[in-house]
Amino acid sequence: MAKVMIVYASMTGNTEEIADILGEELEKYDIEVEIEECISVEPEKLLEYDGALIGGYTYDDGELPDEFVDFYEDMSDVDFSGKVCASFGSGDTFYDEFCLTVDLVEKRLKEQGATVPVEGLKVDLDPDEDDVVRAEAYAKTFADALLGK
Ligand SMILES: Cc1cc2nc3c(=O)[nH]c(=O)nc-3n(C[C@H](O)[C@H](O)[C@H](O)COP(=O)(O)O)c2cc1C
Repeated sequence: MAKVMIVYASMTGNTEEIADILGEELEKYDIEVEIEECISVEPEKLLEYDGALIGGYTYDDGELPDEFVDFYEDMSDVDFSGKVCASFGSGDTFYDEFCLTVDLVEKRLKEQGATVPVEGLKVDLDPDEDDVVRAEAYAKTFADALLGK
């Protein structure tokens, strides 16, 4: 059974909600899912999985969440070659740098050799019905790549 780790940073619960939706979707494809907060896990741990989804909200006009900085920086020490990975997160379209964390994580995953089959999923605040539909499509593309379909 393929195994995926979902790692997230969430202050008010929106990114956590997206993580949970994505986890439930991946389980529909018989993928084993583990969900962890970024403060509880090191990026190197992801090498024990076939793939990973990494998510975070954006703070302070385009900054990474404080609690996510160590995880993000330590990603630079890990070779993600052969791993299928993608990014996701919540932001607020009110800000110029909407969901910048999602872009930064996606860029770093690619720099570290990950296969990134789907563009980062950006959600405005908490996920609404349309976002759930987009999350389902994102999870399907990710699962197809992971399972080699
Ligand atoms: C002080 C502050 C600064 C923020 N800056 C940004 C930003 O630059 N870009 C963005 O997309 N969202 C920004 N946000 C919005 C949050 O990312 C948004 O509320 C998000 O849904 C929080 O996710 P969470 O519930 O997972 O913590 C900011 C929020 C606060 C309170």
